[in-house]
Amino acid sequence: MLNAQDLSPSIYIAGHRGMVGAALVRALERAGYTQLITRTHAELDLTDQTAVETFFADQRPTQVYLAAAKVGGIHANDTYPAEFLYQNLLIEANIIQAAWRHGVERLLFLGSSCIYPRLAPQPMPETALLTGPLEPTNEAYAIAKIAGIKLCESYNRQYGTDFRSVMPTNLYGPGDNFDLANSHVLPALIRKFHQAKLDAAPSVTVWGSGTPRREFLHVDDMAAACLHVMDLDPDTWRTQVDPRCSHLNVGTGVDVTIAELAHMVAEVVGFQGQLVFDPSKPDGTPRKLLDVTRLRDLGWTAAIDLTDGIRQTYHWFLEHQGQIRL
Ligand SMILES: NC(=O)c1ccc[n+]([C@@H]2O[C@H](COP(=O)([O-])OP(=O)(O)OC[C@H]3O[C@@H](n4cnc5c(N)ncnc54)[C@H](OP(=O)(O)O)[C@@H]3O)[C@@H](O)[C@H]2O)c1
Ligand SMILES: C[C@@H]1O[C@H](OP(=O)(O)OP(=O)(O)OC[C@H]2O[C@@H](n3cnc4c(=O)[nH]c(N)nc43)[C@H](O)[C@@H]2O)[C@@H](O)[C@H](O)[C@@H]1O
Repeated sequence: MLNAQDLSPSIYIAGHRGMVGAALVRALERAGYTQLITRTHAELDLTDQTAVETFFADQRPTQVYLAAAKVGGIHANDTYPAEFLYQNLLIEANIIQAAWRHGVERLLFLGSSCIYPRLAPQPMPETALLTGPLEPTNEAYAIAKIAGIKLCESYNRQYGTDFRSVMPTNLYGPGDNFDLANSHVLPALIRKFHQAKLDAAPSVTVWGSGTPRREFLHVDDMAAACLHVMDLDPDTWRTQVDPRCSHLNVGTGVDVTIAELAHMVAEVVGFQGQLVFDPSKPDGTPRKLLDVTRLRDLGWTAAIDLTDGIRQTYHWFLEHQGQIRL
């Protein structure tokens, strides 16, 4: 007689200690999945093909969430393009190859909204992929992510696998990276305004002009979207997610200027000084709002309001001062 544990798929979450990976573990546990497989970076370096192959041969997971990657904000991407391209190509290629060789039934690859052309029509539909030049500051990372989409698509076409891709917009939330040089804008602003409040500083410097627009999705919404896409039956995926653009945008469908975001974060943190914009820092893509109608038509929309999400993230930041990535 099979018990519930026998029927529950064994699920490998690659990058489980990261912001998205940790949110995926929370969501999967809440959904009642019990056979979760994880390995830390120290236990399994995903750029090591032999180690990844050995791990998959040994563990033989039923499903894989590919949330491991070298990740960073505009400065990190602009500064370390070789690392972003090399490491992310190796991670995705090693996992996708091993997943095929060892019979993984379903895999979800996480890309990024930076895969679209710098000046793509807004909001950006999935069909905008490969229709124009990329944003220079994160071109290396974008090419790695586009390769990940094409790996999934190619393995599905040649080997009949069920490897799916989602393209998240800018994410934030508990477990984010708050390092001032290499993080994304929202956690960086939380940390800057928090420190300025403690120091009674007269102003906080915001990079760039403040005019670029960005869309921000809370990581718990992202995890919910990942489970929703993973649970779509194969026929729905094959018929409704056209094989020619085998990925789905995941976002809120709403964006704000960086200046508006800065004012929102300052208000949540309680900083009352001035904002100083530093035009010597890059703005990056002027706008990258995702068209999220396809995922909406497949039954999922974001739930967490940006102001509430920033407030929750700031409280998490305050409660985890000793443990967070600074
Ligand atoms: N954050 C965003 O705004 C955003 C937006 C769009 C898409 N995404 C995508 O979402 C996914 C997760 O991003 P995230 O924000 O959760 O990033 P994150 O917090 O930096 O987590 C990435 C995880 O991958 C692990 N990792 C990196 N290189 C590894 C390696 N060679 N071997 C084993 N593990 C490795 C990291 O472990 P260590 O820290 O121990 O190295 C970390 O646990 C990524 O695919 C990213 O491209 C993120
Ligand atoms: C989702 C990620 O988007 C990333 O692009 P992108 O949104 O410009 O990355 P962010 O680093 O979030 O920057 C977004 C905007 O915020 C401005 N900004 C203002 N102050 C700050 C600050 O203190 N720190 C940071 N980091 N930005 C700041 C930054 O100049 C840029 O215009 C890509 O580089 C990644 O590859 C990934 O795709």
